[in-house]
Amino acid sequence: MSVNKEIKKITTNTLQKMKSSGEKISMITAYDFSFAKMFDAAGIDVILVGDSASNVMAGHETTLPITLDQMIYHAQSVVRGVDRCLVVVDLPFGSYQGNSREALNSAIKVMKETGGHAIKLEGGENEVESIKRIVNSGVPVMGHLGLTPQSIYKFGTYNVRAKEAAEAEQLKKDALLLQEAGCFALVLEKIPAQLAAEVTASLHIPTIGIGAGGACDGQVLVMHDMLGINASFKPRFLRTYLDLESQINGAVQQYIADVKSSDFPNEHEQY
Ligand SMILES: Nc1nc(=O)c2c([nH]1)NC[C@@H]1CN(c3ccc(C(=O)N[C@@H](CCC(=O)O)C(=O)O)cc3)CN21
Ligand SMILES: CC(C)C(=O)C(=O)O
Ligand SMILES: [Mg+2]
Repeated sequence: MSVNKEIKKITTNTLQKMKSSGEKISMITAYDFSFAKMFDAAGIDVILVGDSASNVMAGHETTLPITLDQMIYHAQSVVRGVDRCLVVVDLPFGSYQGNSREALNSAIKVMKETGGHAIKLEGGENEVESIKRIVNSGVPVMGHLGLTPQSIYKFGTYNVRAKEAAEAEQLKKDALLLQEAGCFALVLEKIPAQLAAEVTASLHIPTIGIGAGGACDGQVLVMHDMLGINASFKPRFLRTYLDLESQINGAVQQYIADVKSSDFPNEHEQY
């Protein structure tokens, strides 16, 4: 934690003001102290401790296996690296869908044990009661509509969502319900840009898109994807800003060669 009182911390109110003034919101995932510290220093607005940790940290096929305690471990590490960003923590599969009491307990556990600033959960209409209860307890909630990876086995694919009119209408309704329930922002994942634009215009809370086009009030990407650590993941919505996988491969190959050839360590690198 910083003792520098000059640092302007990002709050849910800041995000609301950014929507009003038209300043786009930048969000990225992080799962550990070191990366969170770099993203905070670079000026990112929001860090999401995503349940994508299940994929990129633990190597699972889906987000379903990660537990609440594992999410809490990642979130604790991220919060230690942050001075200024808003930290949002995903509630994992199975920690909130049972009933609103379970959802509230999970949200409170995250807030008590991590020092994070908000939670995110997936779903529309079905989650309204839980969201109201969590918001009423004083915990800010971010919603998540469209491609909701915790429901992958219900849908069977990671294809674009809400392409059909009926599904699009339901998503628009869900977005309004989540806003009414008290969400401070919504993630819109992998839906047509036109639909995301309509939803964004219909809400007074900000939308954060991933594969949802440029009209959203902000954008989010998984850190490994945008840094090029995850070269086999190439959905159309992804822009990569580094080719870290090949750079790390080169660095580690050079290290191996230096060890094998006894080039490392040299006389300046010993005592
Ligand atoms: N590394 C990573 N990045 C993510 O964006 C991410 C995760 N993990 N884990 C949780 C969810 C899952 N997400 C996903 C998963 C797949 C696609 C996707 O577009 N997949 C295919 C196309 C669809 C298909 O053919 O099934 C692709 O083109 O890669 C998008 C978002 C988003 N989240
Ligand atoms: C892709 C983002 C929105 C997410 O929920 C995650 O990383 O878990
Ligand atoms: Mg997630």
